[in-house]
Formats: sequence, structure tokens, C-alpha cells
Amino acid sequence: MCGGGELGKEVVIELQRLGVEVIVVDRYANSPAMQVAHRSHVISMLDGAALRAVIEQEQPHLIVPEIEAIATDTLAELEQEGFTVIPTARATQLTMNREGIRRLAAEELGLETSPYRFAGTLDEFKAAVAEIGLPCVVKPVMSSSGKGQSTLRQESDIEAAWHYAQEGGRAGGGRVIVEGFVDFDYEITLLTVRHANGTSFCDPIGHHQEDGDYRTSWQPQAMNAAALAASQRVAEQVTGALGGYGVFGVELFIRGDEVLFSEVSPRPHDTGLVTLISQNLSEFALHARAILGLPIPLIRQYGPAASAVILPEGLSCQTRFGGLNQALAEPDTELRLFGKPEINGRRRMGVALALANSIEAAKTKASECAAKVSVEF
Ligand SMILES: Nc1ncnc2c1ncn2[C@@H]1O[C@H](COP(=O)(O)OP(=O)(O)OP(=O)(O)O)[C@@H](O)[C@H]1O
Ligand SMILES: NCC(=O)N[C@@H]1O[C@H](COP(=O)([O-])[O-])[C@@H](O)[C@H]1O
Ligand SMILES: [Mg+2]
Repeated sequence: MCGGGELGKEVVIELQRLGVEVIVVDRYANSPAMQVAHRSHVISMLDGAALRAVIEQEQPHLIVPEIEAIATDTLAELEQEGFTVIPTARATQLTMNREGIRRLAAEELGLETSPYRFAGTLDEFKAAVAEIGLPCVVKPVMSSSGKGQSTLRQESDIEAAWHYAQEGGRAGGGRVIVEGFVDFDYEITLLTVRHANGTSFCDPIGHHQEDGDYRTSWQPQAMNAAALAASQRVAEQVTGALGGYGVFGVELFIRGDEVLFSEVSPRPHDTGLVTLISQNLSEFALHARAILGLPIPLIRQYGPAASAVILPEGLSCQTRFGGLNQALAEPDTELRLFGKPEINGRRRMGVALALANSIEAAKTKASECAAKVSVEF
């Protein structure tokens, strides 16, 4: 498992339930997934030689990327040499860089997306913003969880947005994407599972984002039949083009019956944390089954459910949690506190989960549960 955060941790648990030996690799020691793995290694996964050395040493049957920022060219070489990369090395190459997946979706598959331009210098960036027009959204081509992302509303935002994007990516500065701002009605993650017996869809997950990072998610998101069918068609096309087995988080903007492709994770998605309470098989269990080639005969959804993140800000290597008594007092609430060993700035440290009789009630319950957890430094 290349990447050992909160998403990987749940996949490790599911794999181990099925008898798999799991070795986690990440950039820092004692990452959440390392805490539940058989063994672990700390390396820079952007360093191809270091990544190759670990994989040659461990000889894994499956290489399971958990984050974008990995030396994906090395994964492609290893795949050529006979290793299996989940879902495919090409999928990890295309999705680690926004340029790869955007050009595939918009230019090769002909899917509708926001208008976009790429820029590698401040001058190109200014020209791109002029062409796309304001408001627009800028993101480093290699980033996730909103890192380095900003929305430009006026000319005076341009310079700061460029510098923030240069500092905020997960792999240093470089190219950015400038996207026209989409005034969507709502956005969804359509979890799509490619497995031995075909492709299955989870019920759509709605979510609310701030600063490019998710705050709450819920399932099922109400959708009209036309928009849902169009979403499934887009998801089938994109995941089919990427290939391989596993869960994909297909991010879509919905405007009336119109569906715009935004991006896709070739792995479980953070907004899909809600499936830890909302489905018989969570997205993590689905990923484990799919990559092992096991059957997925049914995905049962349990009704209105929500997740809300615990996202403190601070500086500490001695985090403690409080308020759990109050947080868990309501029925049908659960917590996952990830066990990240350090916080330096704002970091997602846990998530609250809730089931209720309506989506609104589930969102409120999950948010209240999250708010009652105090993080002490
Ligand atoms: N072109 C756009 N128009 C309007 N909103 C946008 C646009 N692009 C992104 N957003 C908003 O910002 C959020 C984060 O964008 P995006 O998913 O591209 O970033 P990310 O860093 O890859 O985040 P994650 O890793 O959590 O998926 C989107 O879910 C959406 O709410
Ligand atoms: N949107 C992608 C996403 O949520 N990825 C998840 O966050 C971790 C990194 O967290 P960190 O930045 O706190 O180390 C990743 O390892 C993955 O589990
Ligand atoms: Mg996203």
C-alpha cells in the first residue's frame, strides 16, 4: 500500500480480514495505515529509486496506491516487469496529474467539463485567466484535498493565487490548471467499482466543500433519473478508459440534467468515508474485494447517512481527543479518529458518522457529533 493515511487504513483492515499480508509505505512514520499493517517503510514515494527498492525487497502481489503523489513512471516500469498496480499504472499516471485526466476526459472521451487551460509560468497563468474569465478556479496539477487551490474573483487575486498554487501542491511548484467556475446545483462523488463480475455503482454521495476540501458528505444524494443515468454513463466511460479493478471516486458537477466531469480518484474517496456507516460493504471493503478478484453480489445502502470531518488547526505531536462521551451519546453515531501522529496547521484528524431518518437530520447529527469531539494539543 503506497500511502498510509485514513483511507488506506480502512483498506488495510478490510484486506487483513480477508487474510492478506499488508505492507504500508508512506512519507512519515506511524501513519494511520502503518498502525494496523504487518510492516511498514518510510520513504519519499516521489523518489522512483526508493520506491523501486522497497518493491523489489518486498515483492508484493499487488501494489495499491493510496495517494496521487507517487513516482508513477516507476509504477509503470514495475508493471512492465510483471508487478500488478491497482487499478493500472496508466490510471495512476493519468490521475496524479490533472492535465492527464482532464485531457483524457474532455479531449479523448469528449465528456463535458469546465472550460480549462494549463499554465507553467506567471505570464502563461495571466493569459489563461484572461481566456477563461473570472470567476475561475486555479489548482496545482499535482495536488489533492484543496492544497494550493483558490477561486479567483477579481484581477487583484491573480498574483496571490499563483504563488499559493506554487507552494500548495503535494510535489512542489509547477504547472497549474485554470478552470472556469461552474455554478453547479450540487456535486456528487459516484463511487464506481470495477470488479471481476462487471461494474457496480454505489448510491450517489453529495458533499459540501470549503477551500477545496470536504467538510460533510451524505448518501444518498437525491437526483432525478436523467441526471443519475447520465452520471453513471460518464462514470462507466471514465473508469472503463482507466481500466483495472478497484473502487473509483468519480467527481461530478450537476446542473439541471447536465453532468460535468470534474476529476476521478482511482481508489476510495474521502467523501466516501460515509460508506463506513451507510453500506453493508464500505468503499474500503469494496476496494479490497475488487482488487482481490472477489465477488460483489450486492451493495446494500442503509438509508440517510452523513459524515462530518474533524479538522482542527494547531501544532503538536501529542494530540489528545476529548468529548467522546457527549459525541457518541446519540444513537447511530460513530467516530473514526485516524491516529495521525502530528499536526502542523490544519489537518483532518477524524470523521464523525451518522444514520438518521432524513439526509438533513443525518448531516446535523454527524456535524454535532464532530463538533463535540475536542482536540487537545
Ligand atoms: N471549476 C470549478 N468550479 C466550481 N467549483 C469547483 C471547480 N473546481 C473545483 N471546485 C470545488 O472545489 C472542490 C475541490 O476541487 P478538486 O476536487 O478539483 O480538488 P482536489 O484538491 O482534487 O480535492 P480532493 O483531493 O478532495 O478531491 C470541488 O469538489 C468543488 O467543490
Ligand atoms: N482527498 C484525498 C484524501 O483525502 N486523501 C487521504 O488523506 C491522506 C493524507 O492526509 P494528510 O495530508 O493529513 O497526511 C491520504 O493518505 C489519504 O488517506
Ligand atoms: Mg476532488
